[in-house]
Amino acid sequence: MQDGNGLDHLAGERAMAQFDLQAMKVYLAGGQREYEISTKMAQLVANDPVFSKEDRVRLARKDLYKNSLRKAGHAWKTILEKGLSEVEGLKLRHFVDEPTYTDLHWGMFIPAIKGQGTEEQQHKWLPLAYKMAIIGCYAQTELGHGSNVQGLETTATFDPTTDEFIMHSPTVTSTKWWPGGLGKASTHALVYARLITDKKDHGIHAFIAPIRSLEDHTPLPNVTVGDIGVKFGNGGYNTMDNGFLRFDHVRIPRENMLMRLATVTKDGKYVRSNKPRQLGYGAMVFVRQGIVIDASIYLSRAVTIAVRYSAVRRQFGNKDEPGELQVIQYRTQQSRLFPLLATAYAYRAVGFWMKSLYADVMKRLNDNDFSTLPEVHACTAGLKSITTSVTADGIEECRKLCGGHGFLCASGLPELYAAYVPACTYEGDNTILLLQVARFLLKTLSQVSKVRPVGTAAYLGNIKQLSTQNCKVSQGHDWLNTSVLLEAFEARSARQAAAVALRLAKGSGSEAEFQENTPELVESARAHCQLILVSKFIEQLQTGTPEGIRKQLEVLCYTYAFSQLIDNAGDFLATGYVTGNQIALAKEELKHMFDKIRPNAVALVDAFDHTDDYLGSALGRYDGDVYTHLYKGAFKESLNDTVVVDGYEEYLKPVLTQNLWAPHSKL
Ligand SMILES: CCCCCCCC/C=C\CCCCCCCCCCCCC/C=C/C(=O)SCCNC(=O)CCNC(=O)[C@H](O)C(C)(C)COP(=O)(O)OP(=O)(O)OC[C@H]1O[C@@H](n2cnc3c(N)ncnc32)[C@H](O)[C@@H]1OP(=O)(O)O
Ligand SMILES: Cc1cc2nc3c(=O)[nH]c(=O)nc-3n(C[C@H](O)[C@H](O)[C@H](O)COP(=O)(O)OP(=O)(O)OC[C@H]3O[C@@H](n4cnc5c(N)ncnc54)[C@H](O)[C@@H]3O)c2cc1C
Repeated sequence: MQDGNGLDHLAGERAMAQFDLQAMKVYLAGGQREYEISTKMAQLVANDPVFSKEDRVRLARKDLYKNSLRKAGHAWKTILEKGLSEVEGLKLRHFVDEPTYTDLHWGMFIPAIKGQGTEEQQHKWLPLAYKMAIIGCYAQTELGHGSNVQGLETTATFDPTTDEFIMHSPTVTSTKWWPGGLGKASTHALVYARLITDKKDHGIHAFIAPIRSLEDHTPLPNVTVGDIGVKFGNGGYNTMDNGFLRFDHVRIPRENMLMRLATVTKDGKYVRSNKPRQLGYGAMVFVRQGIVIDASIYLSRAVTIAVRYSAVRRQFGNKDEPGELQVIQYRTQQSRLFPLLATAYAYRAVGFWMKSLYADVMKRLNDNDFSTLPEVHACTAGLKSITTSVTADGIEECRKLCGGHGFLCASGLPELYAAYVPACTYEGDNTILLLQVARFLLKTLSQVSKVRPVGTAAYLGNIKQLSTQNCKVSQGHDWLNTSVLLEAFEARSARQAAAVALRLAKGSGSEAEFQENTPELVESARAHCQLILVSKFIEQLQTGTPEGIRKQLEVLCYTYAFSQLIDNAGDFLATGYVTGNQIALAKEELKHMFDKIRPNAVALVDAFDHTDDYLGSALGRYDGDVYTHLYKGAFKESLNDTVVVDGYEEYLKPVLTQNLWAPHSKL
């Protein structure tokens, strides 16, 4: 079958690129070694039929889940047989590309034991977990409480007569609800419960509770456990067994309480360590930092599909050019698509920085230096919130950018969205997390005269200057200066934070007043996070990006910053730092950036190096042969298994032949 569009268009697109594609691929992978591992693992997964993603959206839940178990088991076997390193294993998981119980085992159960277990406890549990002789999940959220961790109701009551904790779910709302891997796969749960000794409630602590037999996988006595049900979308997050769990006075040994932060002695004495209790939230900080780079990956997948398709798709034309125009030529398409492309690059840069931030705080914590913990918490919480919200919306925007075909599962976009959108809720609801950032900003501002803010909050030390000086841009190209841009984001954020802080300071300090101001607090937290994103993208650019890609990265960086400035023009204007005319000048500069991106757009998404197997999209294929594959794909639809549809005899034929409604019809 002939395809009149695809192949030629993408070849022509690629020929226009003005940068070193290979260098960009290596940059985006995080280095040469990472690039090589990534390429090797992508091929390994694509060439192994067990990992096929074909038909995922058509499978019934039971089959989907069983297939996911098969893939996870096969992945683990492959890792062991090939002796893959941890980095290779992680990449393999990445390309298998479906949420499954191993994510929670490796991503939360193990990190929580590392962070909260004593050395002795780590020696006991980690070897079992590393060889997957036990499978663990992270059972924090309950039916009644998720965000409010202090409100959890599950109890762990110490019984000194037997040296055990009695795990109990006293109410319906205390049922553990949501933990991934809990529903069907886990043998153990890391349970967050209220510790009670001698009738005294010491608040939330972590316990390792065996929940299924290691012999036959049946639930242990007095444990009720299962899957919570089908979730949003076909495929998507339904490969995961999010579960429920109830305990009816289940006894576990005293040693199963993770005791690095607090201890219960044999005689029932509760002893707190001098470490901050927030270390109990460490597993969440770990996952939140990783979510930023994941956001870049998910967004880059959607953008790859939308950019390639926009270069293939033609609609209308104009009298100046022969034939129809590629839809990527339309300014409106560019103004919706290119900022998302730039955002995917921005999140990659910031994700790299987050890794180093996390490594730094872990080193400090090991040396009992807790000084940067509040800032790291604010960064991870805030950036998790912003990047997941923007990415989820961005995937949906890319679907719309692909017109009608974007709505087909064959585009890969509906499933991508369904798999991604819960990221706005898990690991902390995005609004709750922004409120955490706002509290951090308020605290920083309240101490600014005594304690000089550091790290991402350092600019608040210049609050006086940022509150009084206004933007000096008078011509479009004045904006092409990273210091000018940075100052604009700093001034806007500082002014928004100061305004709400001042309003609160003038009040009585009541919780009601705080609540009244939460919309402004959330806006100021968002402004602070947008500043971090812009500043870290700029910082990455300035620290040794290879010559062959620097110019393109600069263009993407300006595109990102200008689009943020324009999307939030209301806030910038309201602070009084910029004028309407300055915003208009930035708009013009943004259009110039679009012109610079346009010839490079396809190569810029090629640089993400997503294989066709990983993208799983007829629209985003590397060869651009969209229409042939959409057409061929229709023949895989189960409704087309027979030429005459099942149900014809019972339901269609009577309608067609008996003329059931005719006697009553007035037509
Ligand atoms: C395919 C097969 C492959 C097989 C291959 C196998 C091998 C391969 C190898 C590996 C593969 C796997 C790799 C894994 C990848 C990893 C991916 C992981 C996937 C994740 C999937 C996600 C699943 C989802 C999980 C969850 O959702 S878990 C539950 C999350 N819950 C929340 O986030 C709850 C949100 N609520 C809170 O965080 C808190 O309750 C609160 C809102 C912060 C309020 O807490 P509270 O105690 O009431 O505090 P406050 O009084 O407000 O604040 C006190 C104080 O503490 C500070 N604070 C708060 N939080 C923190 C923190 N986290 N850190 C530090 N500090 C914190 C806060 O600022 C206050 O400070 P001040 O007192 O100074 O003001
Ligand atoms: C796919 C998925 C996987 C998950 N995996 C796990 C897991 O493995 N382990 C685990 O323990 N949990 C898991 N969770 C649970 C998840 O962490 C919680 O759902 C999340 O923390 C949000 O809590 P919530 O459901 O209680 O939302 P709620 O807090 O009830 O939020 C409902 C609404 O109320 C608003 N709201 C709540 N409190 C406030 C406030 N103080 N101020 C302003 N607005 C407020 C929120 O912004 C939101 O709009 C998972 C959830 C999902 C969807």
